Amino acid sequence: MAHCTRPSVNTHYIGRRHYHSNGDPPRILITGSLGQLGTGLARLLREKYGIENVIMSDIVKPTKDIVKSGPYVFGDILDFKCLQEIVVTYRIDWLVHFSALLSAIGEQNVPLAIRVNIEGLHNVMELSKQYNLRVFVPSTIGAFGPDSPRNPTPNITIQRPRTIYGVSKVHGELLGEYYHHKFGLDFRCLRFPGVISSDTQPGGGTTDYAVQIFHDAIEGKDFECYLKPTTRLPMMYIDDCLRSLWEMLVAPEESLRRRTYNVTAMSFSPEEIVSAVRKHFPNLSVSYKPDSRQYIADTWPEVFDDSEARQDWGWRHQYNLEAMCQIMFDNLHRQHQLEATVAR
Ligand SMILES: NC(=O)C1=CN([C@@H]2O[C@H](COP(=O)(O)OP(=O)(O)OC[C@H]3O[C@@H](n4cnc5c(N)ncnc54)[C@H](O)[C@@H]3O)[C@@H](O)[C@H]2O)C=CC1
Ligand SMILES: CC(=O)[C@H](N)C(=O)O
Repeated sequence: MAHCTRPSVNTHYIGRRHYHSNGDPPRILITGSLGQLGTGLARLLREKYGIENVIMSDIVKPTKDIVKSGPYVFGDILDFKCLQEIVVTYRIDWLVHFSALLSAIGEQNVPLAIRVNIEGLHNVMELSKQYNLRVFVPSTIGAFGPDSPRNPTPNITIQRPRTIYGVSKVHGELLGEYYHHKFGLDFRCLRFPGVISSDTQPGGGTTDYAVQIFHDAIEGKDFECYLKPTTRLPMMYIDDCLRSLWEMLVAPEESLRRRTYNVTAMSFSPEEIVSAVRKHFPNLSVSYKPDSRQYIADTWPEVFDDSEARQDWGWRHQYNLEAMCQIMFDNLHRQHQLEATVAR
């Protein structure tokens, strides 16, 4: 695997300070865990803290493999009592709150996005305060808007997003910081760029095209892109995203000058990822048909400035565009071979 920078320095000082004083690891609940980020995070945290200490939850019926992999419970973010019961029954210490409607799908059902992204977050904040949980809530490049500087977009700047997704995420950042200052809640938040992964399909965002291109290339399909060829957005490979999340979760209090940090790995446009993919699949056929997602992308950052995360808690990405293409095709080839073997 090609690395474009040295690995994070953070692991040197993480230690076991975040374990209980009797040596027990933290017990962690993940909401919305059957989406694009949740299964990978559960895998990573279970490797670190043990299978039984990481509880996956969602409102979706799980596959057999998920059930076999460790604890999974029904958890509706809109039902406070249901969440309370999980936290008490499983003696939860940390909560990673993934449940959300993403940018494109949120615009299609604004009332539901308000319920899930805003009311759901209120439940999570109150619950975390009541049970003294450390809580991680992801934000996004979508928390910025057309009035923000787009290249680069610093950690602190104007935030006037034009999607309900972005509005709900700014609300989450501010509410979390308010609970931190007012009640001492251990709130931690990273603003992620578009995340690219091979094991789960993305959930209805503006950056999904950058995942779709890999599937179309490997399946020999034509790739139709809903953004213009030159639309540049910040992006990150999932391993970097999940590692940044874990590093933020365990960062010592004294290293955090802020509760909300930008993190990123690269920025590219559709025409640039097409060139990178064509190094593996030279015959990939591509057409461009911009739709409503173009309006969203036009208001988002082009290049994300994550220098504060790099400075304060040692954030370093490992995957650039080339390294990400390589690992995506390696993973997808492996999955296709496995599926072919099972089908035989
Ligand atoms: N995937 C990405 O590129 C990025 C994701 N993020 C954030 O990371 C988090 C996770 O993202 P993804 O996994 O990509 O999202 P996703 O859309 O793939 O998954 C969201 C999950 O939330 C669940 N959900 C919906 N309504 C629910 C309810 N009432 N109760 C409980 N769960 C419910 C869904 O069933 C789904 O499994 C989100 O908060 C998202 O905003 C931030 C930036 C980039
Ligand atoms: C960048 C995000 O938050 C997400 N992938 C989306 O496009 O909505």
